[in-house]
Amino acid sequence: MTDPTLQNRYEHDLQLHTGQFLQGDYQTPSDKSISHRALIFGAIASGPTVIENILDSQDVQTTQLALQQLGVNITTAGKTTTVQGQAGCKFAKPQSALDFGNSGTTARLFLGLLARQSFSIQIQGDASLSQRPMARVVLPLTTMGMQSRYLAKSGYLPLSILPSSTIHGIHYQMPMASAQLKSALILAALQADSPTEIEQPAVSRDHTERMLRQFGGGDSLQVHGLKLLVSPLQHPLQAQHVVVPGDPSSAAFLITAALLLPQSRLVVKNQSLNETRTGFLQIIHQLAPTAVTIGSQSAQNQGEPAGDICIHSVTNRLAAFRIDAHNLGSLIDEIPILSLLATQCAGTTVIRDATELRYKETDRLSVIATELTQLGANITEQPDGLQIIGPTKLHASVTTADSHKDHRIAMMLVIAAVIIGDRFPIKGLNSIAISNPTFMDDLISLLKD
Ligand SMILES: O=C(O)C1=C[C@@H](OP(=O)(O)O)[C@@H](O)[C@H](O)C1
Ligand SMILES: C=C(OP(=O)(O)O)C(=O)O
Repeated sequence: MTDPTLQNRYEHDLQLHTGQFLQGDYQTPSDKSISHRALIFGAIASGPTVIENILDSQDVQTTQLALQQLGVNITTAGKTTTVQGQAGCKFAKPQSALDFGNSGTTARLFLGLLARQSFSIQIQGDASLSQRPMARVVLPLTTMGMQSRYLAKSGYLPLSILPSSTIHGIHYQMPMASAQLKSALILAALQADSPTEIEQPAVSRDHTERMLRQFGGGDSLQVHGLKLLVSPLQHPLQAQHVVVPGDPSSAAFLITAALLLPQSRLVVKNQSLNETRTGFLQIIHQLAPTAVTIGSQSAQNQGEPAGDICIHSVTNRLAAFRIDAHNLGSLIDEIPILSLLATQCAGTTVIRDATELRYKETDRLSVIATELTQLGANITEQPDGLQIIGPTKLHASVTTADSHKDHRIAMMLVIAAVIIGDRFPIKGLNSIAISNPTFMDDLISLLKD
C-alpha cells in the first residue's frame, strides 16, 4: 500500500543538520526478490508453505494479490504468511486483469508462471511498468509455446496471455544478464514437455534456483557455470518453511550514510550474504576494510546464507571504484546509492556495461546524472554507464529534486540530504513504500545528534 506518511515524515519529522551520525542495530527490511519467490513457489508446491519475515511492501503485495486473484489462499498472522499450495500451476481464471503495479519482478516471473494455462489472462501495470520491455521474456516463452497478444504497444504491457496446452523445452542464449528473465524461463521450463537449456551472459541473482532446490525440485535443475539445464517437474514441489533474510539493496542506503557520517556505528542484522547479491558489500570492504566487519554466516533453511554486518564511519577519504559486467549483476539495484557514494570518493569512478539500468522503474542512468548534478556532483552520463569525479562537496538542491516516483532514486536523494546535513524539497517520496516502507522510520530512529 502507498504510505502517505513517507513524504510527511521527510518533510516534518526528519531533522537534519551537520554533525549527525547513525548509531544502533538496523533490522533491514526483508529481501524483496526472495519474498516474491517464496509466494510463487509456495503457491505451486503441495501443502502449506510458511513464510517468516516476508517483506511487507507494495511490490510484494502486488505478487500476493495476483496469486490470490488466481485462486491461491494466502493468509498473514503477525510476521508469518501461509500460502496454501496448489500442487502445480493449477490456477483459477481471475475475475479481472492482473495488475502488477510497479513491479517488474512480478510481471516477468508471472509470464513464465502462467505460460501454460487453459484460459486467457490479461496483465497490466502502472505507467512506469508499461514502459519496461517485456519482449525479452515474451519472445523465448513464445518459442516455448506460450500464446499471447499485446493490447497496446508491441513489446509492452498490457497484454493477454492466451490459452496454451503445451510448452516445449528450448535452448536459449539469454541476450542480457537478468534474473527476472532467467526465472521466467525456469518457471515455464518446469511445466514443459522436454528439458530447457539456458545460457546466461553473466551471473545474476540465483534465488529462483536456490528456492527450487529448497522446495524439493533439485532433480529438475543442473547448473554448470553460466549454463542451466531445467527438466520438467516429475513430482510436485513440497511446501517449505522459508525465512526471508534482510535485503542488501535496501540496507545499502543506511550503510552508505553510516560510512560517510563521522562517529557512526551501525549493526545491520540478519542481512542476506548470498554471493550473487554482495557486490555492494565487496566494494565498500575493498575501499574501507576496517570499516566493515562481516559476522559469521548462518545458513538459513538450506536456502539463503545470512549474517550480521557491522559498519563504522570511514576515517580516510575513500578511493574511486569501478563497476562493469563482472560485478554489475551483484549490485544492480545499488547503483543509485553507489553513485552518490562515488561523489565522495577521490578520483574517477567508472560505471559501465550498465545499459540495463535504463530499463528499471526509470532510466536510472539519466535520472541519477540529472539529480546528482543538481546537488553539485561532477557526473557524466555515458551510453552504458556513468563517470563520477570526486570528491565534491554536495549542496542542498535549489530546485525541487525529483525521484520520478522511482523508490531507489527517492532513497538516494534522502541520503544525499542526510550527508549534506540539510533538507531540500524532494518529490515522490511515497514511492519508497515499493521496496522499503520502514525506511524513514529506521532513518529517523538511528540518526543521532
Ligand atoms: O529477479 C529479481 O528479483 C530482480 C532482478 C533484477 O532485475 P533484472 O533481472 O531485470 O536485472 C533487479 O533489478 C530487480 O530489482 C529484482
Ligand atoms: C528494479 C527493481 O525492481 P523491479 O524490477 O521488480 O520493479 C528494483 O527494485 O530496483
